[in-house]
Amino acid sequence: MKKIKVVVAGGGTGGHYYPALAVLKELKKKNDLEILYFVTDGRIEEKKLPKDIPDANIIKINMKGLIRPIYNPKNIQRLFHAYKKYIEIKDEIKKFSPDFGFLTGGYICGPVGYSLKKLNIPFYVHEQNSIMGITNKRLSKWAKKIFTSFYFKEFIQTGNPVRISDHDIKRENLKKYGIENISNKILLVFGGSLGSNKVDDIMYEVYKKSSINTKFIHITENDNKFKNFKNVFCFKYIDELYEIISVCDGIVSRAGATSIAEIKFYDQKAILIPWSGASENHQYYNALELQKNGKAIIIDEKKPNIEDILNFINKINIKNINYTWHTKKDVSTNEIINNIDEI
Ligand SMILES: CC(=O)N[C@H]1[C@@H](OP(=O)(O)OP(=O)(O)OC[C@H]2O[C@@H](n3ccc(=O)[nH]c3=O)[C@H](O)[C@@H]2O)O[C@H](CO)[C@@H](O)[C@@H]1O
Repeated sequence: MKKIKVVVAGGGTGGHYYPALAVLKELKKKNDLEILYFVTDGRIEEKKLPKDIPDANIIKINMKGLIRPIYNPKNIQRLFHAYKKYIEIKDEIKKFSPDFGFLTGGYICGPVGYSLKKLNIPFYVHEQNSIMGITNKRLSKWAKKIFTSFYFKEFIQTGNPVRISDHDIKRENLKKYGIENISNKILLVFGGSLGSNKVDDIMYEVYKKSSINTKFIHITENDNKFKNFKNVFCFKYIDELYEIISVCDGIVSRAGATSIAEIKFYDQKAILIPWSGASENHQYYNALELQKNGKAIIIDEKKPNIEDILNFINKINIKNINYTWHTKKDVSTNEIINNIDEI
């Protein structure tokens, strides 16, 4: 096995962290991989990485992103702090001496990417969204290659890496989440990796009118709100969400790029509720392609049409109780790996 040393950053939210995880897990299969991962203190990658890749070297960085709009005076302090972190990060990377860097977005990638550039270490960036984020825009000037999920004229469109199960998944698996009758229609509802009060509010109205025979697995911190609905099964967070995405009948979600990639990969139908606060409205543009293919409808979170949601749910077909998702390789993950020159 080839010895490879990689510096990684990507996180703050699941949408940035999970693509990095998918690539690292695949890389580990065929290489003797040594990882140095810079995680943001208190964010998803700090919590999940020790379990997801127990032998990764982890360095916790305490920093915050810039406040939007960008001209907020507090940002001067934040930039100064980011500069101090950059010095610390650069020292650590120099000691580690990696072959390359792999960055998947989130503000922590700023100082990590800048350090890699200063040390003349090649690095690669993956952009998940249809509109490039501010940190990645900056890094794109220095990166060896930029990989994207959506089409950009100047970059390599690899698609968005998704986490896959190493085994087939049976619909029966849904019983694990409290659903006894898997011949019912079963939908998964979630609001990205951070949850969404707005999605919760909209779905509350849907649940009031939906059939008791339609079951919902709903990821939320507001589980109390739904306690009177016997057909709604609440969970705070489910690590292996793809175990549900792959075998349920449909999805209701925000339009984060990684969620959309999973919806596509697992060939699902979806009701997408883009977060209107996303920079340059990127969630709406992420959602457009799926809508064009007839696989999704887009719901405006500011004027949600509950009837449209109910109609879409009504039209969704129920999978056979013996349905099995046959696991397959993720093309996007492999495209990225094939495009990294140092491997
Ligand atoms: C608020 C915010 O900053 N949103 C951004 C963030 O979203 P966010 O982190 O919500 O990202 P996505 O919707 O793209 O992905 C969510 C990920 O979390 C996973 N998941 C979710 C819930 C759960 O219980 N278990 C679980 O594993 C999903 O399977 C998916 O892999 O990154 C995305 C990708 O750059 C962007 O498009 C979003 O605009």
